[in-house]
Amino acid sequence: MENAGRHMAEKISERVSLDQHITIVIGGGNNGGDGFVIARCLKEKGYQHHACQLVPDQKIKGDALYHKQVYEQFGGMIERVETLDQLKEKCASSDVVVDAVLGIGITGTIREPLRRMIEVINEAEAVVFSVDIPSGLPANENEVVDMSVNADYTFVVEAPKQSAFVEGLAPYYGEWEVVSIGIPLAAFSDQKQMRWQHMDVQRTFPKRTSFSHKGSHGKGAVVGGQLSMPGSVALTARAALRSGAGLLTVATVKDNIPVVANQCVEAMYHVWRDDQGILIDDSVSSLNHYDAIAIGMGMGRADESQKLTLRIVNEINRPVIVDADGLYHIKSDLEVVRARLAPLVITPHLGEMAMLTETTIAEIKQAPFSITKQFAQKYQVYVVLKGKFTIITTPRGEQVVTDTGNPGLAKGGSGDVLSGVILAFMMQHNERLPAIANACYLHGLTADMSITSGRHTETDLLASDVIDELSVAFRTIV
Ligand SMILES: NC(=O)C1=CN([C@@H]2O[C@H](COP(=O)(O)OP(=O)(O)OC[C@H]3O[C@@H](n4cnc5c(N)ncnc54)[C@H](O)[C@@H]3O)[C@@H](O)[C@H]2O)[C@@H](O)CC1
Ligand SMILES: Nc1ncnc2c1ncn2[C@@H]1O[C@H](COP(=O)(O)OP(=O)(O)O)[C@@H](O)[C@H]1O
Ligand SMILES: [K+]
Repeated sequence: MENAGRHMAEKISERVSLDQHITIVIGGGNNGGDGFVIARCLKEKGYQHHACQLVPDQKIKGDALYHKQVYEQFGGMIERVETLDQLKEKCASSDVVVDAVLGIGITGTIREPLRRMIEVINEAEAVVFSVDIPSGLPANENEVVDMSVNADYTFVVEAPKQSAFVEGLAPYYGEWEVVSIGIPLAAFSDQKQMRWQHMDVQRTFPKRTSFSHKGSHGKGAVVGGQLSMPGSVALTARAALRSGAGLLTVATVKDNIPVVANQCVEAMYHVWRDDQGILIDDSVSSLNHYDAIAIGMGMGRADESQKLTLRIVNEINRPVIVDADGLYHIKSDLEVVRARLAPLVITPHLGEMAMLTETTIAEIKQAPFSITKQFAQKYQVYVVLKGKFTIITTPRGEQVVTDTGNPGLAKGGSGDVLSGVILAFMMQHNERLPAIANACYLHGLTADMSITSGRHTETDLLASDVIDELSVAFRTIV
């Protein structure tokens, strides 16, 4: 508690000047305990502040009571705030409110008077910093917001909670950052999530050796692109090449090859047999010569292509990435997926995940972690649930989140590019989770850097721009 509070006070002092007035609102549990430590540390730094206790004295116990007493011994004055008017007055005279009312220990609906006190905090004009979690917000997915502080900033203790990555709950955090107090992540319950960060990419990204040759970096294949959709395989192939694939073959229908080759001169081509522009079940075993295969992009949903997809999943003992229309095909026989022994990565967006799990998009948005975990474990696949927050789940149920990317990516083609990066990394990394997480992180980072650099806006950024800009993101890690 001392570490948590001290670090948070440090963070607050980086953002608040000494002439600004701070009110710390304190509740009855350990979250309130953090509040007493923060009050003491801010006093030590010379801030004008009020420490307002919103609950009766008998509610303050244990570590929180200890830190209350330390604050008082240090000359701190605690004001007992009982009425809404008292709280309104405090908030109105403050530039900053530090919200240490409720943390992750809440149960049931928020009781009075805290319920209305939270409303008062939300109505205040002061900037609100929440301690660990906005008071009242559930820590976990699959819960609804009863009453919550709407924070401007949140200092999350040690690791983010699931709610920081759930569409309906995340906005309450405002901007957030993790305050480390030196507890290993493993000590936390699964309410907390591992966010894949830049340092994780740097730690796991493979280095090329000077004696490496094209064979060392993987021989990949992209299978897809019916006659009416040549673009998607071109995007996947170009993204894979830009992401370091040693050799890359595009397997698509004959009439698409000049179009794709025009955009992707470094690739090789496999003329896939077609029936009126639709890929049909043929020469599947030739795919066993590749180190990894991506399938489904621009493939269309014809029965013949479905047969082909299921055969690849069934017969090819190399890592396979299934995206886009391929996901519709595997849904027709998920037992083939379950029976497969070699690694399979699926990359659904919310709609595709809803289709695969026979749920709705709304249900997935509410419980993205548990729904993907269930699916990944049941069918023994890697699931990349794409979106603003991308959740990557292994067949064993481990989960990491990447939160790079912006609405500039919310366009057709972005997913094809991501599949290409995943394909290339699967062939170059020794371990699969870092390969996939690095791909998702860098794909999003590329889009972010394209915007922040001013080269593109969220409006004009194209999937092909992301391919061209991958090098900017890669340069930050090599
Ligand atoms: N290892 C950790 O996870 C650490 C946690 N710390 C802090 O401890 C917090 C968790 O502390 P606690 O478990 O004591 O829980 P909280 O401080 O979140 O809440 C417990 C208090 O809230 C009241 N309460 C619960 N449900 C309520 C409801 N529905 N309506 C009104 N009041 C309600 C309880 O009566 C109790 O007084 C974290 O959020 C964090 O701020 C830090 O001190 C550092 C270490
Ligand atoms: N608002 C957003 N913020 C961050 N990333 C986003 C956003 N919208 C889309 N993306 C990313 O863009 C990609 C879109 O994939 P997908 O929906 O499959 O596109 P496509 O239709 O091109 O295949 C995913 O990697 C997703 O995470
Ligand atoms: K709080």
